[in-house]
Amino acid sequence: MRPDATGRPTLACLTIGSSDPSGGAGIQADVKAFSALGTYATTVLVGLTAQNTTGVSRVHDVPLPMVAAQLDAVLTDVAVGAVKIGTTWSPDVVELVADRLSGLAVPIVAVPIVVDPVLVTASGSALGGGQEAVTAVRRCFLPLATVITPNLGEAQRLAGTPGEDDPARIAERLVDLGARAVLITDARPDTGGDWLFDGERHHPVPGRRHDTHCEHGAGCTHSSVLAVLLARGLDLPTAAQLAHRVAARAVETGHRDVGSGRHPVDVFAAVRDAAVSKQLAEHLEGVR
Ligand SMILES: Nc1ncnc2c1ncn2[C@@H]1O[C@H](COP(=O)(O)OP(=O)(O)O)[C@@H](O)[C@H]1O
Ligand SMILES: Cc1ncc(COP(=O)(O)O)c(N)n1
Repeated sequence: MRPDATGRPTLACLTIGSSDPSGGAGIQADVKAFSALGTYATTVLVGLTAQNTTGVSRVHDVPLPMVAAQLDAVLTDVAVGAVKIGTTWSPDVVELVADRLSGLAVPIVAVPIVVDPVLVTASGSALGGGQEAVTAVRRCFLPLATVITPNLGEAQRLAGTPGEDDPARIAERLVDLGARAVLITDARPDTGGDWLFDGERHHPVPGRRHDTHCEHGAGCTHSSVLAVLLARGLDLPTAAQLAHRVAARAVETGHRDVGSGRHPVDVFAAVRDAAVSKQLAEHLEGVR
């Protein structure tokens, strides 16, 4: 393998999800996040959306055989070091993806799989399909994922605990339902920050909310960064802290002049930030 600028072999990551033509979220956000962290991005598209910073107007499924062919094309040729799964609103796609990933030649425990179960976008549009999709995600993705990264509302819906606001209790319920680890993003809307339950211990991830209205793509960016950091060999609590740091900075430095709704995050500005890049370098020095 050809080494990258740091002397490490190329790390290829795979994102499985849907397109956002306005460029802030979905597959487009994932490719930017992978690239910003110096990894090689591969993509399997399962759906198209028509959306912008103000909302989603239409969605369209990629035909199932075409999803299968994309998965086969990537997985039979490129040794991926991490997989991030984003928006998959069709139960058939959820089943197909879980089936293909379970059959990876490399034992699945060796390849971190981060599932970001997108049910509602930052602009407030429903994107996750109906109850059937939620059931399929529970059954197929919870046991497959190294970690799932729902936001508070998504976690409540997946856990079936609509009135519960305590992230610790929701995360425990999701582990009872089969998840290995749960990282609830924006878990405390009043203060900001995330909440990690690794299946045994709770790890609050402290944070501060930025009022820039640049949250379009924050979740996609966060889960993609997390996948890369896990692939690089960081432990889950450390990766969760760093992924939040990058996502929060990407919100703070977001593209305020792009779009008229929830503006897009800027992951490149986030990793250029001196404090963030120093922290990333400290943790990534000497790892694979
Ligand atoms: N306004 C904000 N200020 C700082 N960090 C934020 C803000 N909004 C989201 N984040 C962070 O971005 C990441 C993604 O969170 P979230 O927005 O909940 O994802 P989603 O897009 O799935 O709802 C988390 O680490 C969260 O703490
Ligand atoms: C195709 C697609 N996938 C995911 C999201 C969620 O975006 P966010 O990161 O803002 O939650 C989105 N808006 N569009």
